[in-house]
Amino acid sequence: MLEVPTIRWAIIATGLISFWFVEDLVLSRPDAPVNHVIQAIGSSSKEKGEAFAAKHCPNSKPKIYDSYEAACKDPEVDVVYIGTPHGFHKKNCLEAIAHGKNVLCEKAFTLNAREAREVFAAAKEKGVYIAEAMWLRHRPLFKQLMKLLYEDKIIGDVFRMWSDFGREWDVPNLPATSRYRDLALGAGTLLDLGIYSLTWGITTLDPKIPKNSETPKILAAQTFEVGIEVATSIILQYGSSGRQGVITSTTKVDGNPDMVARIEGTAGTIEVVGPTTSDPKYFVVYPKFSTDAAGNTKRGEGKRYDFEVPGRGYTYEADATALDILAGKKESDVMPWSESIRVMEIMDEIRRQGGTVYKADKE
Ligand SMILES: NC(=O)C1=CN([C@@H]2O[C@H](COP(=O)(O)OP(=O)(O)OC[C@H]3O[C@@H](n4cnc5c(N)ncnc54)[C@H](OP(=O)(O)O)[C@@H]3O)[C@@H](O)[C@H]2O)C=CC1
Ligand SMILES: O=C1OC[C@@H](O)[C@H](O)[C@H]1O
Repeated sequence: MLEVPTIRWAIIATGLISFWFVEDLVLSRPDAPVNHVIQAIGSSSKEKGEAFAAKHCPNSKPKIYDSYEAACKDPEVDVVYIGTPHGFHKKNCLEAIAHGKNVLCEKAFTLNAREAREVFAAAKEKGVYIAEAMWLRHRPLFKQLMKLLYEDKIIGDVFRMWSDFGREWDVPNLPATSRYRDLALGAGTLLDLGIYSLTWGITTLDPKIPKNSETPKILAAQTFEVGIEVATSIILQYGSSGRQGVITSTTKVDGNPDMVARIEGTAGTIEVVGPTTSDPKYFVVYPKFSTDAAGNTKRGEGKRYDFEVPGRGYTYEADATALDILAGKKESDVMPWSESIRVMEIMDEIRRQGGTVYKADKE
């Protein structure tokens, strides 16, 4: 078997995403380019940390800490993964950076662009790696789609796209402490769900992502219940090409899994399919509609591109992060600092137009 390098992770928080991520890290993969070791777990309580390790990485022997800072201090940790709610990302990132640790932090990277800039400035000063865990951009499906759109021009000139992320959650009846209900934690659909539909928009409409991306004109509206945003609709318009995107997210209804995103071009259409907008499984490239002699519009046969992923699909961002760090890089080419800041700036503008205000916006 080929010798591969090892990277040692500290996992901060023991919620839903931390267990999804860790179960993928410890998957047995004969072709894995890196050996991922769960070195430490930091949680609000030692019992939670122990239960998490026993359930989600039973063959690992992590050190369990009852604080995030203690896990960040562990000298045997190479990289800290942050899986706390959005409202804590800035604080947790700064703490890890202060202890000289590399960081992979969940989306949304922070609550606003100002916080993101502060975190990247600290990482730059300390000379550590940091990246936003926007796993969608690391998926082979996404990379293949971008190649077909802009290298192969498989649907001609892209003109328009649409993407929605809907999950039916009864926000008004959730406990006030839930991250979906508490503004201090970043509640609202935009930072949690809309960030994915927005990602489909600002990538499929822009061939120059991520380094030379164009910031589109934005028109946005948001709807609120119990003071929390439960629906966001956005129109994106690109000045250089006139391309348009319609981006939506909501916690009022579940989205249609057959329609994660639809991208339209002068020579055809691509439809992306998956159980959620964050987790695409395949896409179909359709030729242009045709009209028969009777005047009926018909859709031609599509070509389907399937993508099997190991586990839940988090190995791609995990491997990329590890390889970047082992190569001495400070930023991800897939999700560079400038791109995380740009996404936060776009979401700041959407919230400015829509009316969501976080306390952090006033600091
Ligand atoms: N990439 C992806 O596919 C996904 C990403 N996410 C992102 O991951 C982050 C966390 O989401 P998720 O795992 O669903 O959240 P959960 O509520 O399931 O877990 C969050 C964890 O953070 C810790 N925490 C610390 N303070 C608080 C607090 N005041 N309230 C709640 N939790 C707290 C807790 O861990 P402990 O007690 O151990 O310290 C808790 O278990 C978010 O940024 C979200 O956007 C979420 C789902 C999927
Ligand atoms: O990132 C996410 O994807 C799946 C959703 O259910 C979750 O709320 C969100 O944080």
